[in-house]
Amino acid sequence: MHVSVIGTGYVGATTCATLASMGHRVIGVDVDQQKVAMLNSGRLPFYEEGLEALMGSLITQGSLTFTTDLPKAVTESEILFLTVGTPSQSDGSADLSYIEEAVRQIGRHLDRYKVVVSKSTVPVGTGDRVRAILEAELAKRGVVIPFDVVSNPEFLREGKALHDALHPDRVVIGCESDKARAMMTELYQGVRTVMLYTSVRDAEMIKYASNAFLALKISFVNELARLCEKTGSSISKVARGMGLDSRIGPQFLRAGIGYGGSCFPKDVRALIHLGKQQGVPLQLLDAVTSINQTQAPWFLQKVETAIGPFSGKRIALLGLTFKPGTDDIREAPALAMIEMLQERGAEVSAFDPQGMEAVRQIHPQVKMATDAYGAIDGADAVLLVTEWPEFLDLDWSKVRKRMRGRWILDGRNALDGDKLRASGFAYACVGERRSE
Ligand SMILES: NC(=O)C1=CN([C@@H]2O[C@H](COP(=O)(O)OP(=O)(O)OC[C@H]3O[C@@H](n4cnc5c(N)ncnc54)[C@H](O)[C@@H]3O)[C@@H](O)[C@H]2O)C=CC1
Ligand SMILES: O=C(O)[C@H]1O[C@H](OP(=O)(O)OP(=O)(O)OC[C@H]2O[C@@H](n3ccc(=O)[nH]c3=O)[C@H](O)[C@@H]2O)[C@H](O)[C@@H](O)[C@@H]1O
Repeated sequence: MHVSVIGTGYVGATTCATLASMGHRVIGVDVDQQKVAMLNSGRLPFYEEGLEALMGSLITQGSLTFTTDLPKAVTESEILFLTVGTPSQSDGSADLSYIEEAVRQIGRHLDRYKVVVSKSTVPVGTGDRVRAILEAELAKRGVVIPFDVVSNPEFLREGKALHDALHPDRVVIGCESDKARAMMTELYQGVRTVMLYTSVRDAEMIKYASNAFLALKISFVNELARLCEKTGSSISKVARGMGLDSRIGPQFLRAGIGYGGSCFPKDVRALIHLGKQQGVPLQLLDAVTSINQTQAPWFLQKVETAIGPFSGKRIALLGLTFKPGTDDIREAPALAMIEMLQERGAEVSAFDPQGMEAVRQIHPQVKMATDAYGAIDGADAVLLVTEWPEFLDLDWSKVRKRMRGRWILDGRNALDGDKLRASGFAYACVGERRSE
């Protein structure tokens, strides 16, 4: 089938590559000329394992191209995906201006029946708004052209984008016309998974509900971790015991310094805003947010209790991105931690395999090292902020020699505490009373 994907960020670029690899002819459209030039030369503007190689081969085969020419892309496609950003506004609501602008553009150039699909995460009711904008644009042109609006939310995780897009747990298609349903079914026929057909409003809500529930699981274990430290229990063992119950499941129960990224924080805020708008306050999600916002400060308090006042201390951060496998630092807990450490007089050094360039723009005072050992040099304490695999396997005797102090504080419960203690370190993680 002939498909255009409007917006070539994380989701758009991944959607382009996965649809083209299923045999469709795909045009990726973006307003950013530099991004389009880069993509056309086979290079990704962000880091995502495996994606650049796949994209390169699809471009060479001719099944994938990128352009800024939206009118041409509209004319040449049967299905138009919207994958533009929907960032938070100051009141927490989703900013739909990128969606609206892209839809207006589509309306100006629609020439025959097409399906307009939102893959961006958008509040319930946006499908109706998309329909209204298209109708208004067609009315301005004085033409009647049929179209359908579909909601097909994306559930991929950064760092595992390609795998998740090629092997999704489910494909949700919110649509209210047989023709659009048949086209979406044909589009996804290469994917072996559950196809869930719903109304547009159900699909829009499924996306927010899924992200909010995952965020809730994380805040639940993080709050419980704080209690475990008082009761002498270990949150990792408690989470393991809980997760063995198939009704609970083991995933997203890893305690740490809180969730970050471009989606959980913003989507929870947008759902809370929608609740307020509808007169249904979502109290549970208010608590999820407040636990998350206080988790990194709570962890730093623990660090200060261990090593004494931060003033004049050298703190090394291992990891800056909101999770391993990505260069994305949007709402990464590291950013708030750097701010708090610097405010309290600490000198911060850091190393991250992918995130240093972006953090340097925001926090130029952080001393960025060329490797983990460089960041650790002379440190009073080392904080594991992002559990990149290379940090789990450091030469700890080398680390011990290069540090000034002996504290390792594991913000991701990812290191082997017993091994570190045996190597002469003082070690503390999240949700365990025992330290040193
Ligand atoms: N990043 C992720 O892991 C996931 C994101 N989502 C959702 O997908 C949507 C997109 O997210 P990202 O890919 O992270 O965003 P992004 O910010 O990485 O990319 C958005 C792209 O859209 C382009 N754009 C903006 N207006 C445009 C227009 N009128 N025409 C053409 N291009 C335009 C921008 O230049 C940018 O390249 C959001 O709603 C997000 O919540 C959903 C699942 C996963
Ligand atoms: O809508 C989105 O954008 C995406 O948001 C998340 O994906 P992502 O943000 O890429 O990453 P996750 O792996 O979900 O991690 C999010 C944050 O939660 C944290 N986390 C995750 C799991 C856990 O047990 N504990 C925990 O603290 C991670 O460190 C990270 O900061 C969802 O997992 C995807 O399904 C969804 O499509």
